[in-house]
Amino acid sequence: MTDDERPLLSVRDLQVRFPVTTDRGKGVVHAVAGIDFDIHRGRTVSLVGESGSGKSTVANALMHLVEPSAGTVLLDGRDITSVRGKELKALRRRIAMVFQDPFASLDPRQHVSRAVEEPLEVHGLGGDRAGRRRRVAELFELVGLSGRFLDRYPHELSGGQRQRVSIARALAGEPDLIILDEATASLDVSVQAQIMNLLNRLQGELGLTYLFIAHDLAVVEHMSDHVLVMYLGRLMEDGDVQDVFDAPAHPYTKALLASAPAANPVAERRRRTAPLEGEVPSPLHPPSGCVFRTRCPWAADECAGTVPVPVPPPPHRSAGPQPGHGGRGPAVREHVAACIRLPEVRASSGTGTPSPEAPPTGAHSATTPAGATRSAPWDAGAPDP
Ligand SMILES: Nc1ncnc2c1ncn2[C@@H]1O[C@H](COP(=O)(O)OP(=O)(O)OP(=O)(O)O)[C@@H](O)[C@H]1O
Repeated sequence: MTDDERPLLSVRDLQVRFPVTTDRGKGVVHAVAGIDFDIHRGRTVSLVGESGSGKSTVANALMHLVEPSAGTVLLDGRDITSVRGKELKALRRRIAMVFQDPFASLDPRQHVSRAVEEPLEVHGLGGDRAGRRRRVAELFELVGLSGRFLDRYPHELSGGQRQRVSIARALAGEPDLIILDEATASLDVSVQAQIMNLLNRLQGELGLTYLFIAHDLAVVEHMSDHVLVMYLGRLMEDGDVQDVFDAPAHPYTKALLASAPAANPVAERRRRTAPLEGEVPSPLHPPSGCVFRTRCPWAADECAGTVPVPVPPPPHRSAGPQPGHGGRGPAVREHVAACIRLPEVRASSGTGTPSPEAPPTGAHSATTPAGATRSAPWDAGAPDP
């Protein structure tokens, strides 16, 4: 494998278990129950799934904020599964994280410039104090904040401005990978679009690689090259974003897309699929076999006895000749779904009653040529600074 082909991040059989104590005694939550994925340089891979599916735990395991219980994580070919001490400090430079709540990384008692200067100091970057101050000002400019914000306190900035500071902080160590955990979720729609456009611009300019975690499927579709669909700690479907959104193969993905709010263009395209019903089962006692079977309209007896492995879905009747055709650059992995009833699902509609599936309604605008900046179609105009 050449350096160009080698994934920046390669995750194999990642598992995270949390011992918990409940009224009924001790138990173990398999927050991440053995997942595989790759992220290639310059690309955006998204993790989607309902609350509690394990998305943040994956991110936290990559950052070593929680320890993986099993599995292997390679960063640029190097095993980072169980790093300690100096290696962990170096890793925290190579992987940066932006959280939903920018207050988490901003000290209310310090000027916001300190939040950006701190990683420079920790990693010995930017030279002396004056050099670091110059670098902080450059980073502010890069994220669209003028120098007048340097000596403000977090509460003096809007939510969007604070998130720009968090992004500048994440960029300070010149990381290989930036994990964006619901980074736009708490922002107003117009500010959300500005931050997405900023992230896309920075990716185009700096060749950044993102792991993007989000609930909003329209945002995921707009931001991603590749999407990973998680449920109860397992990957249900994995593929190029266009393949997965236009022709979802797994019953969970189909229902998740159909459950997006009515105004969301994603739901509109899948309107003939039944939305998700029922609650996510307790992670302490997940169903045997396929963990989605208790909510799945296609579930059959054999689903209880077989843990499905990811396999390519049968061709969709309106699918193009090439899998992975929608991403920027070459396909990174084929489209796969973990379901033993994929042919039956493909042949029928969302209710489980055999009927033709609604075809996808036209192209979407999530993808652009390699390196190009994508602009959110719902961008409301002027930036917030
Ligand atoms: N420290 C912990 N101790 C025990 N259980 C935990 C811990 N952290 C997470 N969990 C459990 O692990 C499972 C996955 O949680 P996680 O936060 O990763 O899901 P998520 O998909 O990111 O959800 P959300 O979208 O709500 O953030 C949940 O059942 C959660 O309750």
